[in-house]
Amino acid sequence: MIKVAINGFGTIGKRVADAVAAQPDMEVIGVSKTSVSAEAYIAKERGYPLYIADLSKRETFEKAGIEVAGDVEAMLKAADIVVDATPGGVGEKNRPIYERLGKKAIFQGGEDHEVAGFSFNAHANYKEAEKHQFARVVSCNSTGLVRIIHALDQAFGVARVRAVMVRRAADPDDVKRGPVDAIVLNPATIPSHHGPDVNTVLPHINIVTLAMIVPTTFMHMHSIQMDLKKETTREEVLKVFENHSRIGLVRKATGIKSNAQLREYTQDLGRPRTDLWENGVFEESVSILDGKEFYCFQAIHQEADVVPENIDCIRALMGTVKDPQESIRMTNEALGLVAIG
Ligand SMILES: NC(=O)C1=CN([C@@H]2O[C@H](COP(=O)(O)OP(=O)(O)OC[C@H]3O[C@@H](n4cnc5c(N)ncnc54)[C@H](O)[C@@H]3O)[C@@H](O)[C@H]2O)C=CC1
Ligand SMILES: O=C(OP(=O)(O)O)[C@H](O)COP(=O)(O)O
Repeated sequence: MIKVAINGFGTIGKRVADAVAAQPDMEVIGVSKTSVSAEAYIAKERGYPLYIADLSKRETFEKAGIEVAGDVEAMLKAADIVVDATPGGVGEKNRPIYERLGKKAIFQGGEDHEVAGFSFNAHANYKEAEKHQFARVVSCNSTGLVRIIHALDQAFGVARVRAVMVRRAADPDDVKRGPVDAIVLNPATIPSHHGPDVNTVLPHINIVTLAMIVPTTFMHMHSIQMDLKKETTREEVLKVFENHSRIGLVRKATGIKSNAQLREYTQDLGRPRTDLWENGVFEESVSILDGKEFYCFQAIHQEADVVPENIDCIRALMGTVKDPQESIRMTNEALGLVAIG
């Protein structure tokens, strides 16, 4: 069993912990929090040993009825690998500790590529991970872009990509963030960070991205255009998506044309936390013009799509499963991830 520590038990960390616990070849040896919060009670409820960054806060946790297993360093020493899901920028500060203890570590998309020196996506570059101590799972939007670009690049070749990201403003529990009544260019300059981020995994792709933030909390929406190298048809492209285990199709017959209806759907499917782990490509939007011009809309659930990628990244860095397809199959099966559509 691979012993996994989750440093930072927030939006991403709590999902990764549950996903690790569901795998047949991994166990959660501990999760960390900095302060008492609802998530600390969830860690207790799940039975995950809870470690804290600052042991002087032990009494505060224990007064709240939450047992503390030790400090973060003790957790790291007990682990084979750590998933760092602390807020963006904190992972960089944690890296020297992982280096000192000789631990493998996975960082998230809020960190720069340079923090790990290797950026990861299971379908695109799984086999390259084994020689690395550190990896970074690219951000939620970049993960969604890499999946769809890589799939079409493998099938038809991709000459160039132009994509616009309509980003959710905040996660559902993030009550302090906005905007409440604005569309914010994020950034006003072009490109947004997503194109260069895609290039950390797929360096040969010609891509330019633009992004803006709208006042919603659930899912980003992408408008994507790609020029393909080979002529194809809409039916062929749909087949590629149907055969990809992490690209789902929002079928026309469902009548779903928004993030809100898609959320209701994942909720009704009984997905944990309503998570859409796969890309949600809108079937009706998939179009091929003049044989080589591809268009689509896709929804990306920001809290969820990076979770299975973190699980595959654990196996890829540990070198325990050499075949990416086998790891992806194991991860999907343990999560109950059967792509919609
Ligand atoms: N929320 C999202 O939509 C997505 C976030 N990411 C990335 O994942 C990372 C984590 O983001 P979230 O889960 O949203 O953050 P979050 O704020 O929900 O959770 C971070 C957790 O880390 C804990 N923490 C803070 N400082 C710490 C420290 N020094 N040591 C240990 N724990 C500490 C906090 O108590 C909290 O539980 C970031 O790099 C972010 O950019 C990536 C994809 C999507
Ligand atoms: O990784 C994300 O977005 P990104 O792919 O646009 O960088 C997550 O939605 C976190 O974004 P945030 O920086 O708005 O919290």
